[in-house]
Amino acid sequence: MSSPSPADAPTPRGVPHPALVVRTIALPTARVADLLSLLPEPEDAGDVVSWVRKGEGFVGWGRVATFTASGPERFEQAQEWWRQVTAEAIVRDDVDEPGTGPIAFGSMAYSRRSGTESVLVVPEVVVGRRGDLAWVTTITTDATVPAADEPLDRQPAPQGPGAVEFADLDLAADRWAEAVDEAVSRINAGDLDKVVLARSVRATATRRIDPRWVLARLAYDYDTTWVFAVDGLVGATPEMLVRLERGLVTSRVLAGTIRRTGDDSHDLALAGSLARSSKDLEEHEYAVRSVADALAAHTSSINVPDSPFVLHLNNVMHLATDVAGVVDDDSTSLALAASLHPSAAVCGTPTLLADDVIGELEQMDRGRYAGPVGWMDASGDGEWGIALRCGAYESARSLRLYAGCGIVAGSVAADEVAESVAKLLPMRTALGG
Ligand SMILES: C=C(O[C@@H]1C=C(C(=O)O)C=C[C@H]1O)C(=O)O
Repeated sequence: MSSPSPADAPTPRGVPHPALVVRTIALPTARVADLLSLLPEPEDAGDVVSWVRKGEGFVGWGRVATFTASGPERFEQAQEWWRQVTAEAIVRDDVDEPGTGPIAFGSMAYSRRSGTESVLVVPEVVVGRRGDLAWVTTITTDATVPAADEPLDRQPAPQGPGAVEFADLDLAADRWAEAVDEAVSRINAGDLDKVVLARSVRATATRRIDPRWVLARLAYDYDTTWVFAVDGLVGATPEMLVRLERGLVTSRVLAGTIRRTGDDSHDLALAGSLARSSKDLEEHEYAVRSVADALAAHTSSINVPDSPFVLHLNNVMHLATDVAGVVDDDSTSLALAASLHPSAAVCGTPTLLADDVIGELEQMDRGRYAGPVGWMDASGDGEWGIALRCGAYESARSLRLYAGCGIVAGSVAADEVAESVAKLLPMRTALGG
């Protein structure tokens, strides 16, 4: 997708006037030893931003600009807004690395039909860390504000949410199992090859749910995931839809799952059986194909490994494939995310048919679950994960959690219910005790 020329592009609403004033200064890495601990207590959970993995990435707070859109054009509109915001911004960037200078964090609705808006947020303060570099970016609309000198102190530990209750939403587990059976019959009848069905659960706490509490626990328990928060969507995704950095594009595709037992030697044997399971390999192959085909249109060379590896998380293990390529057009990371979404990891094969079956059988609006979530800088470089293992704030004390499973010809409903329970575990544990 190339951006429309400025002459014919409509002005997207919400371009800030006066223009953004952006300053990035380097910091000693010792000052950002633990990114998440720097987040101040938010008045509104939606004002916390996080994209953190293994101590690197970003945290942000405050809001200097927000863009929202819905419908089939949401990606293009978000991209055009960001193009205009960054074109007008006044920038001083002493670090000049991917993610420094102007940066937006985004969370896109899964469906063009969703009633939930897709969002791009530009925080007032972003602290970043990458290897032995650390920095702070401050963003204002007032050129007279002095250069970044935000206090970057470790904040007092967040309070827990108290007792938390969980309740099925939309389809209860037994009705969802019937939907899985129905999907398997349609696959066996030859209507489609794969469809990903999701369900949702509401978590209600006795006290307000501080997103920093959830993020810290997710980061501790799931250190190979990207721990994210954007506009009230909070989670820990193991799946990187697309990363674009200086022309190199990479994607981590996951599909094919087995639950962990907690017994290491048994789990190792399970990992071996996952790697040989024809049902899971088939499910995985559909997802890899959908990503590789979509990336092929934007790349001059693309590397797709012949067989997947097994990614170990605390709750589950997944078949995983890392795809890489060299981009040969001017696509931004968000444009690439748009062309990859929805991959067969969260939708199915063939895409349009699977999407219709999802609409019919799931009986819910996925909102921003299973949509791209991540960040983009002024050059278009960025990272967009798939919003999995997450919850969306419904109020200060309640979150709607989601989990989905890929259904193929060999799927068994009871196993899929158990898999969905395992996929809900990261958020349930992060909220609990
Ligand atoms: C849809 C989810 O996960 C996706 C489905 C998977 C599967 O069915 O094996 C594995 C990883 C993800 O691509 C989810 O976690 O909600």
